[in-house]
Amino acid sequence: MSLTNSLPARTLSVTGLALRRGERLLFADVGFAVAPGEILLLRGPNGAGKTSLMKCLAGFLRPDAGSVVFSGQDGEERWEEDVHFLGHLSAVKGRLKVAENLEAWAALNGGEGDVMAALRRVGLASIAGLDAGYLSAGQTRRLALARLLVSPRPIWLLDEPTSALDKDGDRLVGELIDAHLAAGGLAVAATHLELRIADGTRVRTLELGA
Ligand SMILES: Nc1ncnc2c1ncn2[C@@H]1O[C@H](COP(=O)(O)OP(=O)(O)OP(=O)(O)O)[C@@H](O)[C@H]1O
Repeated sequence: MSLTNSLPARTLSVTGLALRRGERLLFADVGFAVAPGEILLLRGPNGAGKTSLMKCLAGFLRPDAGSVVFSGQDGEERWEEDVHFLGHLSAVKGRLKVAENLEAWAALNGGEGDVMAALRRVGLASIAGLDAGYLSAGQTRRLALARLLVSPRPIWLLDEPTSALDKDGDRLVGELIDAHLAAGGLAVAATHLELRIADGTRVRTLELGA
């Protein structure tokens, strides 16, 4: 089941990207393009700069050189409203119930999706009324994934999306990405593991060095 509707077409173009952190030049002259329906897999050893590059794409870090352009918006549309960034930290509010977390997220992000349907999709419906602070690491990750469903956006930036997940969770991430790409979205995923996405998916790979 896909909860996403047809998404507006966006293209991500990155040229000449360079980032220094402290004394170290993490990467330079990074360039790629990702079209609707495509996923870019970002690979590289620990410390290579994958998270830093994802943060540049999300606009949280300013690169030392180069540009990140999301094209395809109409006029006044703000690109931030097109992007979901799923980072290492799941930003779950422990004192809110599981469903309340998602409702709050949807309200903040203009989501029109069905909170309970999203919780069912990620396997958390039976604990919708539990304080989110009691969730396990994998359940917390599933709650973070549910956000992708309650406010559909064409660009997904996923940093280690399968971290802490069990085998079913791995499969879930693959299925969510498949549905997102099939709806015309694009994705960039930093991952050490093979994502369980459908055969025939248009995949690009970028390897960052240590
Ligand atoms: N604010 C900072 N100041 C200095 N160095 C930093 C800063 N933030 C990150 N770094 C360094 O930048 C490098 C790249 O970190 P980053 O988190 O992007 O790597 P990564 O490829 O995502 O690694 P991992 O696979 O372990 O998640 C690391 O060596 C890290 O110590």
